[in-house]
Amino acid sequence: MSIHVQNLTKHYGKQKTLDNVTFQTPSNRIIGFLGPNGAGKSTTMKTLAGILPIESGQCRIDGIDIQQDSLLTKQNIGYLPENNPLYADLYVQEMLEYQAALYKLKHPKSRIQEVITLAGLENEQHKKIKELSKGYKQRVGLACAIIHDPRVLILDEPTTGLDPNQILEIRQLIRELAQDKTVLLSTHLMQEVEAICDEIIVIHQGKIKDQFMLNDKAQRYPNLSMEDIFVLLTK
Ligand SMILES: Nc1ncnc2c1ncn2[C@@H]1O[C@H](COP(=O)(O)OP(=O)(O)OP(=O)(O)O)[C@@H](O)[C@H]1O
Repeated sequence: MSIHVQNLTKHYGKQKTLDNVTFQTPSNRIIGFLGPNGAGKSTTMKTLAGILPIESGQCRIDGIDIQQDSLLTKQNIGYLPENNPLYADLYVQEMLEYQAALYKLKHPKSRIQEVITLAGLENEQHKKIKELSKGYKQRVGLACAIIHDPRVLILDEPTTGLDPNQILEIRQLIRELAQDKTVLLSTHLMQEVEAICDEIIVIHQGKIKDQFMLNDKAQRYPNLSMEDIFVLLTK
């Protein structure tokens, strides 16, 4: 499903956090959403996920305005928030049952088993969330985000705080989950972008600085690494 964001503007008090943010991207791409701390990535993602109300501007998922049909668009969006808030005292199964109930799934049991397999949680499914390693907590967060089989995934820093092995595992999982989805993923890891993204969007001080396909990087920014490009666009 495509994502269209048009002239999204948002203030927190007097601070203009998003300043006419505009971008669009077609279906089935992994888009790396990059920017320094405080650039406005999470604010944009929360707005797209329908968690923050739109102050001005428009967001469309597959052509549908998220304000006009918020229930329908929420059915199509899976969201993994930054810091992955989970209920630590719940068992993995219970957390997924809760999530399935929120989405009023018709066949929760079979879907829960499906996402446990998809997220590689088979061996950990009988543990409490607080007993899991950070990497497995992240898998639970991803399983929650995909429980309703959304076509768009919004992942806010999904690999932050993980060790290098877990980062590789979660990246691989995102790649697998992304096969029939559009994924908007924020990260501060430039290798991550090169490893899994098709397209890059850079935001700085609430403004979109550039959007390009990773394949076009060498032509657009000759001899520059992703890090160089990041610094160039955000200093
Ligand atoms: N609830 C809030 N109230 C006031 N200001 C906020 C709130 N949420 C975010 N901000 C401010 O809005 C700006 C953008 O924040 P946002 O979290 O969107 O940035 P980000 O690009 O996701 O940063 P990070 O990489 O650190 O997660 C920051 O200056 C932040 O302090």
